[in-house]
Amino acid sequence: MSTKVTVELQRMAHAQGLPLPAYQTTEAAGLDLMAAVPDGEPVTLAPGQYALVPTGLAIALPAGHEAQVRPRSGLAAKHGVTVLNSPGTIDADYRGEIKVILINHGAVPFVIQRGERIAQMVIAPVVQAALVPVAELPATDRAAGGFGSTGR
Ligand SMILES: O=c1ccn([C@H]2C[C@H](O)[C@@H](COP(=O)(O)OP(=O)(O)OP(=O)(O)O)O2)c(=O)[nH]1
Repeated sequence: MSTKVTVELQRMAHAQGLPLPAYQTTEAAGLDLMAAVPDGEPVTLAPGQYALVPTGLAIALPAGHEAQVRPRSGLAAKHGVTVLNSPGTIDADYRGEIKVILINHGAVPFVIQRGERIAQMVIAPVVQAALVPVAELPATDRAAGGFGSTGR
């Protein structure tokens, strides 16, 4: 069973009336995020266009956690619509509105209505690094091999 952390959530005025983000199945990893665009004023993404879409939500994550804003595969597979900066990072000390940078890679305009589920948010633990500058790094078999060095 997945572990649960408590996340305080504030719904801004323009999110009133929208359902709370919810896990769609028992073991779903992501909470669906909904577009808090004005009713009757959908946002249209022309092919190749991107926009910052409001969710009307702000959260307080427990220290040591982040929220990742990820695409919904259905929107990607059916419409070519995805999250431009995926995964977007919501820091634990961020108190502003969560926004989703959506891009339309599809061939036709994509219309975002109020309440449309546009992305999903995954809560994850964070490890911060204590950086230690050194003259040389420990040797490995791989060394600097990368970017296809093992073949296709
Ligand atoms: O898809 C995203 C990505 C970020 N944010 C918010 C939460 C995050 O904590 C803050 C800063 O994000 P990030 O660090 O990615 O942006 P930046 O361009 O480095 O801005 P900053 O200088 O404010 O950190 O913006 C979103 O609402 N949606």
